[in-house]
Amino acid sequence: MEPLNELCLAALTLSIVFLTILWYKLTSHKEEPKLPPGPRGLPIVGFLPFLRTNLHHQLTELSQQYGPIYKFWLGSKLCVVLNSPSLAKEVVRDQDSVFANRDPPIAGLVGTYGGLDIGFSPYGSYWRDMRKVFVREMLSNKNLEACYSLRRHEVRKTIRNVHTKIGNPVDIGELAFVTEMNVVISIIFGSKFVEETEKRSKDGTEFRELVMKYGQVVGKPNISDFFPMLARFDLQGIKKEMEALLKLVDSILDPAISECMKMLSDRREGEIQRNEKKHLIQILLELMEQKDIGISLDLVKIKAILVDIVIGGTDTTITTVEWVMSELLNNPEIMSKVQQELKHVVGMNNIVEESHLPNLHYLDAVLKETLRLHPALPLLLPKRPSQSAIVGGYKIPEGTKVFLNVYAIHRGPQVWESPLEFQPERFLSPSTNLDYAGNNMKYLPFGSGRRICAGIPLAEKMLMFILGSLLHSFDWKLPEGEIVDLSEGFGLVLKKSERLLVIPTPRLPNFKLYQ
Ligand code: HEM
Repeated sequence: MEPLNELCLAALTLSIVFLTILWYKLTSHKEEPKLPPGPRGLPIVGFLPFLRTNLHHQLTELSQQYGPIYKFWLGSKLCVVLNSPSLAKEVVRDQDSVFANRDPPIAGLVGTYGGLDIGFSPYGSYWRDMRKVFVREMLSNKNLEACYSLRRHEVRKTIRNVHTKIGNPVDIGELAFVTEMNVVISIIFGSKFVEETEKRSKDGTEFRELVMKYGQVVGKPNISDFFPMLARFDLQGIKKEMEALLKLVDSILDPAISECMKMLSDRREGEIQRNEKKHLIQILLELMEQKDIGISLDLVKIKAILVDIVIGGTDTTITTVEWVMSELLNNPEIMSKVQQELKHVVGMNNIVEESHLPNLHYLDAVLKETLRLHPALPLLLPKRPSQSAIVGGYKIPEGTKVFLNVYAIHRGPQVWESPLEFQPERFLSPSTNLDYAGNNMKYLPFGSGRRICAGIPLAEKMLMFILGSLLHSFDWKLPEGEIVDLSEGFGLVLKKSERLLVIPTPRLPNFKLYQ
């Protein structure tokens, strides 16, 4: 071949290669997934000025306009909201390891000693170790069984207390709070500590206010989270507010932990070994001393775990008790069915024990239906993908704040029949897998995947035990002329906006059952 022809052939080949690459680039660029659609917002601040206090309501309304997946900007933060079971599956099943990361607000980080707890720590070996300690060492079946007497003691105390208020309005939230908090404190520190706390703050209001405030501050939209360069100014004072709350938390936890450490070191070896029922703090302090188990615990990490139980676990549980009681008062025929079941399973000459709980199927369905309509964390805890991902055909860049809108899924007309009606029966069919394990994407009150709630065994036991006991021991009615208020308040946890005040009357014939 002549050199000129060779040159032409080479040029032609090069041109073809170049054009092919160009064509590929152009067409493949066209196919690259886009960000989801969504409301426009304003320059710089994005959707921030349009945020309403009831975020889950607003995000559910937006899904009706923009579809099951949409985005908006809050300052420089891209947020994506997922509103359907199939999108939930993509995130918590198909790509769970990418979405198991959290996107904690600054207040959440401050309130957990820099994200050292389980709920806000990033997905990785630290979180895995802490969760293992929590689930296997602290809330194991064996441990929960071992501290039944503590739960029973506190629930019986509550029943006695209500019995002194017969005929007068009782604040259900306060009642549930005192019971749950005392249980939690006694399983962590022992019942002696509960007695001391009760002496200090007779009605528990000091604690209750702290827990409520903590939830509110973590849930408040914070400019610092959306404009990181403004974070050091703490314009709304939210960081400062949380630092003050954490000081209060410390003032409760520090002396309690010191006392336990002293008690443990004072005890003789043999006594510790003989004592099978260990308080949670003892388990944690012993793990801290064992250097060879591959988990390095220290006192701050221990406090961070306790914050998850004392603050995270309490607020969710008491709010759920309030919602169950509100729904039952609103649906007297369902209340009557629950009480019939209790009469049949427990008997009118008996009090509720935890051994009865597995047979209270209707009460269980009522609880599940309440958590469907009023999930304690309606947007779960927001996720943040550790790498760029595709969901529903759209691009979700690394670092996006992802809300899984369980509130919208639980109330979706495409997902549930008559979604706004309170119908516990839908949970009675054994063919559905509508439990708390997060396997059925249409029902996720405790989340799903690796970051599913770590406290389900305790939460379920406590909810069923408190509710069963209150509903078996008493009849409940609203004060004259009152109606049940089902409106929702503001905060991380989905609260009732109004307190629920109800009047108890004894239901059991034998006075001794209230002693
Ligand atoms: C009605 C009661 C409760 C409800 C509805 C509830 C719900 C939830 C939800 C929705 C999450 C986030 C899951 C996700 O993002 O996928 C969560 C996380 C968590 N919950 Fe609960 N919870 C309750 C009670 C409790 C209790 C009593 C405890 C402690 C004893 C607890 C400890 C935790 C912890 C440690 C996490 C973080 C898990 C992680 O990030 O790995 N919860 N909870």
